[in-house]
Amino acid sequence: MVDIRDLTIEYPLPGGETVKAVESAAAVFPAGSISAVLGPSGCGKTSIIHAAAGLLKPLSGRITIDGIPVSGIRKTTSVIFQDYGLLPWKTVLANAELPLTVAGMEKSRRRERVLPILEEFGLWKFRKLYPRQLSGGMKQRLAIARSLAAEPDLLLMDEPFSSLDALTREDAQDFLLSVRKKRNLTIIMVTHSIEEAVYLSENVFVMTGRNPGTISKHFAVQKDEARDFREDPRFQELCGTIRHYLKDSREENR
Ligand SMILES: Nc1ncnc2c1ncn2[C@@H]1O[C@H](COP(=O)(O)OP(=O)(O)OP(=O)(O)O)[C@@H](O)[C@H]1O
Repeated sequence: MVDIRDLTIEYPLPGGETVKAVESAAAVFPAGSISAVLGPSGCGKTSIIHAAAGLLKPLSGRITIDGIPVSGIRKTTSVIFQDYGLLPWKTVLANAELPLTVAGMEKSRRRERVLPILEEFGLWKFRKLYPRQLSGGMKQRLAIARSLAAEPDLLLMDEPFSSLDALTREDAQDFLLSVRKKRNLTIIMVTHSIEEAVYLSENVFVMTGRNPGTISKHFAVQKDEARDFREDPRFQELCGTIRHYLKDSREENR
C-alpha cells in the first residue's frame, strides 16, 4: 500500500523564488491494485509520481510504502516515464536487462531472468533489434518488460500510453491488465485520459487546481472481470461523472 499524506511539493525557481506544484495531497493506493492519478496538464501528477519514486523530496507531508517512509530511490519500485527512456544504442535484450546490468548482476543470471519476460511479451524474436526498429506498441512493451526485470512490487507509470494511436493504446491497456494478473504488483499510473483511468484502475484519484494542484476526489471503480468493461454501461456512466466533475472544478478555478 502506498499512503500519501498532506503532501506539498515546491520547486525552486531562478532568483530564489519557488513555485508550489502540489499542496496537501492525500491518497491511499491499495496494494496489488491499479490506481490512476487523473487530471489536467500542470496539476502536479508527475510531481506526485516523482515524489513516490523517491526522485524528489517533498516540502512537507509523507509518503509510505507498506508502512516504510520513502526517503530516496527504492530497489523494488520501477518507474516508466512518458518517453520510455530506452537507450537507442542498446538492443532490445540489453535494454530489457539494463536495471540488472546496473545492479551488477552477472550475464547468465540476467538472461535467465529477462528472456522469459521477452518471450511473454512477444519480444523474444526481436531481441537483437534496436529501439528505432520497433513500433510504438513494441517500445511500450519493452519499457514494461524492462521495468519488470527488476521484479518490482510497485510500478509507477507516467502517461505510459500517450504516444500510441487509439487502437494500439487499447491493446497496450489490455496487455498491462494481463501482465498485472500474473503478478502481485501495485501499479500507480498517471493519465490525462478519463477512459483510460476508468478502464484500467480500481481507484481513480482526480487532481484539480494548478500551482498548486491537489487530489480533490476519489472514485472507486466497480467492474465485472467477465465482460469487456468498455462496453459496460457503468463504464460510460463513471466516465461521464468524472468528466462533469473535472469541468465543474475547471470553472471554479477560473
Ligand atoms: N522542474 C520544475 N521546475 C519548476 N517548476 C516545475 C518543475 N516541474 C514542474 N513544475 C511546476 O509544477 C507544476 C506541476 O507540474 P507536473 O509536471 O507535476 O504536472 P502534471 O500534472 O504532470 O502536468 P502534465 O500533465 O502536463 O505532464 C507545473 O505547473 C509547473 O509549474
